[in-house]
Amino acid sequence: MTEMYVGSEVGQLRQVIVHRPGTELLRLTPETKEELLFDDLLWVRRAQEEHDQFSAALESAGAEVLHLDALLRQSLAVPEAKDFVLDHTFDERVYGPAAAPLLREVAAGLDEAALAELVIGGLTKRELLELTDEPRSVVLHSLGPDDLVVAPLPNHLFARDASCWVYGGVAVNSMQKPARMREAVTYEAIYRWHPQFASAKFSRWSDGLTDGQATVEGGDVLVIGNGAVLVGMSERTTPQGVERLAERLFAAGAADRVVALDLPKARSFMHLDTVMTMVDERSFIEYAGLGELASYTLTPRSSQSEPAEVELNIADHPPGGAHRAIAEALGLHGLRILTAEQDVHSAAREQWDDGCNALAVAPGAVITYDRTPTSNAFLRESGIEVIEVPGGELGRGRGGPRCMSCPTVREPVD
Ligand SMILES: NC(=O)NCCC[C@H](N)C(=O)O
Repeated sequence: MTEMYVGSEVGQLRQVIVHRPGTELLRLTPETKEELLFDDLLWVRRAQEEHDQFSAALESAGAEVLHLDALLRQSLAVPEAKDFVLDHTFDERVYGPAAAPLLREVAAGLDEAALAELVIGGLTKRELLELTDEPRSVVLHSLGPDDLVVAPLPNHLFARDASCWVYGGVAVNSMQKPARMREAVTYEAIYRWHPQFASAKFSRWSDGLTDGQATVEGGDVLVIGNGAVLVGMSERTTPQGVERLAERLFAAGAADRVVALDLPKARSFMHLDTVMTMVDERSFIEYAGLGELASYTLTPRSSQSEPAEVELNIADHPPGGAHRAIAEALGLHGLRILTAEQDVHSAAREQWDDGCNALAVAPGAVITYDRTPTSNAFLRESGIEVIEVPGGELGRGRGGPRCMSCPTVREPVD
């Protein structure tokens, strides 16, 4: 039995969840792409080929690659998991009281593969009518024949965000954008009922499903090691979410320091890992336009009234103090910050194309997209091994190799 444990951001990667793009990406149209958080439509076949190369690079680097759709399919064979997914997919508030139970019944009649495909890929009215007669429902009746009844989940491609493993446990995240909220249902079902996870011992850093309150997304959470976690307070992750995560980690003794960075709230900076990722034990690649950020260090203190509980100690650092706070959390004298020298326009373009979204597979070895040559060359000059994968299509969803991976087993570093 594999023990689920993510001990660092850069230690040898042993096991990782990814999602190869499928039907859900075929649902993107010029009208729906924005709501579904994509900047462009993808040429799906090419995106799949690129993703296959990404998976192959992970395997060559020594990681076992788990595919999210297979995990979901296998989980749905467990009756409780199937009920859970059906209950949380066919919500009366979304489909109305007339259609919700009928849709649930139709979906319940599907086999595991077809149900997993429906949950991730969505369903149009025309596809529904191949499965059943049109139910009497104002909601369904008012849809056009090719309108989507069940929304797809194209951002499962970015496996990093809806759940994240931090030391000996996992958080299934409260997602900020409506288009991504149901992704948490997939992960919850897998972690509770998939045989590989159900038989493993790990802690939970979240309450289960939430509705966009106290949001945290995995792209903002860096397990930097030495019992420390670095979190971005971004467009997606709230200070409330950070405090709740810190409290749980501290209460379990899984971490003893959380450094929170106050990021600009903008799509181009949507998560911390779009502007800053760790590439070896003391080095981070960082976007030149990040600026001087305010930051906080959270540490535990025993509660006066309830000695068994922890309270949060919060120290705030002035803008410019973040690197020192991170170094201190790591027990280092200083960090090596890697920022390629380039004009402001190229720097902004490379950041937009995920040049700072490196995924470490071992200390000093990272996977990046090929579309960010200046950042890649600079990393190499700095002694980092760079494994390039094609990102021409995948990058159109605004996420790079780190965003596309959810490590479940990673070695700690000293
Ligand atoms: N960690 C990440 O930065 N993930 C990228 C998420 C991209 C996705 N289209 C989103 O807007 O949520």
